[in-house]
Amino acid sequence: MEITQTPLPGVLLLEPRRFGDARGFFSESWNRKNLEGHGITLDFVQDNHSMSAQVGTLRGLHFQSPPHAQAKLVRCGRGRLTFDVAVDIRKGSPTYGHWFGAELSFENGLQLLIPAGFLHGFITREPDTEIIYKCTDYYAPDCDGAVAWDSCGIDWDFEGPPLLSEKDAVATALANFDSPFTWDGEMA
Ligand SMILES: Cc1cn([C@H]2C[C@H](O)[C@@H](COP(=O)(O)OP(=O)(O)O[C@H]3O[C@H](C)C(=O)[C@H](O)[C@H]3O)O2)c(=O)[nH]c1=O
Repeated sequence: MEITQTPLPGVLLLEPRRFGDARGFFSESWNRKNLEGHGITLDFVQDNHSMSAQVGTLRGLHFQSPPHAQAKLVRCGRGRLTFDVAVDIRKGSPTYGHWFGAELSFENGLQLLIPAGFLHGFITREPDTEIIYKCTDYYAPDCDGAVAWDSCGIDWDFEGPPLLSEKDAVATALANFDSPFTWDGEMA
């Protein structure tokens, strides 16, 4: 497992090893020991899987507020996400409002680790793109929140309007958003 730091402390890019042979490949998509060796312990309790049929489907920018904040480990099962994006929304964080995006695809097998206190969103670049991600807390609709996809200065590099859910089309702009997260002075 290759682990790469990103400009956002706590947001990591992971590359599990793929064992290729004449049949295809095998890969351990998650092994708790890989991150524990780096001092990171994550107790995932829920796996999510979504499929977006249309190119340019944009889901985000979402979070769950405390006490049900979620860290997420995101990968692309089929197709291509560019980008999968994390935005720091921890009040007092030196990187508050900063974003990082990575291309996640079936081809590259990359995974993005997004700590609690960050927004998550993505846009798809191929039809029928599937995203699979692990979460450290259960779905809590009352804690579900969204920030407008076009209010964080993210360069989505996409021509034309994305396909949005009704919820995402009316989400609050970051400038008007009162984050429920506070930076604790530590790495995420
Ligand atoms: C997130 C979630 C949703 N649902 C139900 C609620 C709705 O009836 C339906 C679709 O939910 P939503 O439109 O919020 O799905 P997405 O727009 O893909 O939202 C997700 O996309 C972004 C990128 C995320 O990181 C979050 O996990 C999540 O917010 O699934 C559940 O039953 N359990 C869940 O954990």
